[in-house]
Amino acid sequence: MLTGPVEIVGTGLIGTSIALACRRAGLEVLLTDTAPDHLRTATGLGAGRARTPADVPQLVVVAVPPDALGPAIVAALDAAGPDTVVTDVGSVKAPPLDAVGAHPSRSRYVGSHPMAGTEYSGPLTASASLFDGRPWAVTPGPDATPAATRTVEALVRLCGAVTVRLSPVEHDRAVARTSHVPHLMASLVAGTLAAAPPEHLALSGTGVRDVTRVAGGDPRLYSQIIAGNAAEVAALLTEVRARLDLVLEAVADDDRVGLESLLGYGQAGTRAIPGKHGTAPQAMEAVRVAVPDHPGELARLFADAGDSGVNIEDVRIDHDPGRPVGLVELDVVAERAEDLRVALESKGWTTHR
Ligand SMILES: NC(=O)c1ccc[n+]([C@@H]2O[C@H](COP(=O)([O-])OP(=O)(O)OC[C@H]3O[C@@H](n4cnc5c(N)ncnc54)[C@H](O)[C@@H]3O)[C@@H](O)[C@H]2O)c1
Ligand SMILES: O=C(O)C(=O)C[C@]1(C(=O)O)C=C[C@@H](O)C=C1
Repeated sequence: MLTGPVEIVGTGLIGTSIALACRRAGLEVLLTDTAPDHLRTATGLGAGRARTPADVPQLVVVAVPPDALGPAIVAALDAAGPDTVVTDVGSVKAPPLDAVGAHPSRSRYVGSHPMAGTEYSGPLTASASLFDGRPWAVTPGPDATPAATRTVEALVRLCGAVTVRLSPVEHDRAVARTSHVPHLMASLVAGTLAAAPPEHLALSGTGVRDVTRVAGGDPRLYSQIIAGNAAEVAALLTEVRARLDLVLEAVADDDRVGLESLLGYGQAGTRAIPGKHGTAPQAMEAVRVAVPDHPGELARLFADAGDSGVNIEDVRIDHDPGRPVGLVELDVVAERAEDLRVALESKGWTTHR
């Protein structure tokens, strides 16, 4: 059971979000950061108070950049009380376990990794609800005690996330596929836009935004993440390169059958991604609604959508160039999309079919 205090080392996006989720649950939170302005900001947001040497946390969560994780975890194990559990939230799990090595308190260290984040950094972008319904890997090493693992899993539940238990090695193989290579692909595509003529960029719709969003993340952070998982990332990139060569050949040869097969393989990949809360994948459909650019209109749309009883899984907002309206896309389970359209139209909204 998690009763606190919980110490957060690194009050950036992830650390402060965990701190806010712990405060929301009424736990005492102690904060540490090498950047005094981050510590001040996190404290000001109500994420907790600065740790003092007399404090003895029940759980320490290390949320510093990947290259700083090893020493910070070891320092937390050295400084903690005899029963304090230490976890970290780093995006790669084998290197921090290696850093703990043969530490005499290694049985109290259990690595973890929330599969939630944004392309922003720092405490000001934190949110207590960042982890709601998201997977959170828990990766005990061979010497971790079951009690330490249970404490970390209690943190995952408290943050509203869903535990996925994996070995550190299997985790790193998995995130090369679900996070690191997708990030690199997004960066390559986004890079073609960096020096593009403005008249090309004027044609940016939701498609290019969907494909490139994560590339907005801090290059210093992602270069550390990718370097920490180099072997797994390189193996998958080699597969992708082989497919890219096939795409080039199919395009050059006007090979429609080959192209269709490559695109179909990609479509199958999108369908393999599980739904929220780790449920089986469900076909989604976007309901497109024109929303006047006036204050209060979005709130009215969400209220009307709520009255329809159809659950909204995701939302995107785009602007209709040259018109004072926004285009809002509400992602819902495909079989309920028509119900939502009819309900919204009955309240005077214009939907795009
Ligand atoms: N950004 C994401 O989407 C995401 C998601 C899941 C996990 N992670 C992992 O979480 C960790 C933190 O990422 P973030 O996005 O919150 O970064 P961030 O830059 O927002 O925050 C990192 C914080 O750590 C502090 N810090 C740096 N070195 C420190 C040290 N030695 N001791 C104490 N504080 C120190 C920094 O001042 C900063 O406040 C990383 O290891 C990252 O791989 C990130
Ligand atoms: O949604 C985002 O913006 C993220 O970048 C989140 C994301 C991911 O790839 O899913 C990024 C890196 C982290 O290690 C975990 C989560």
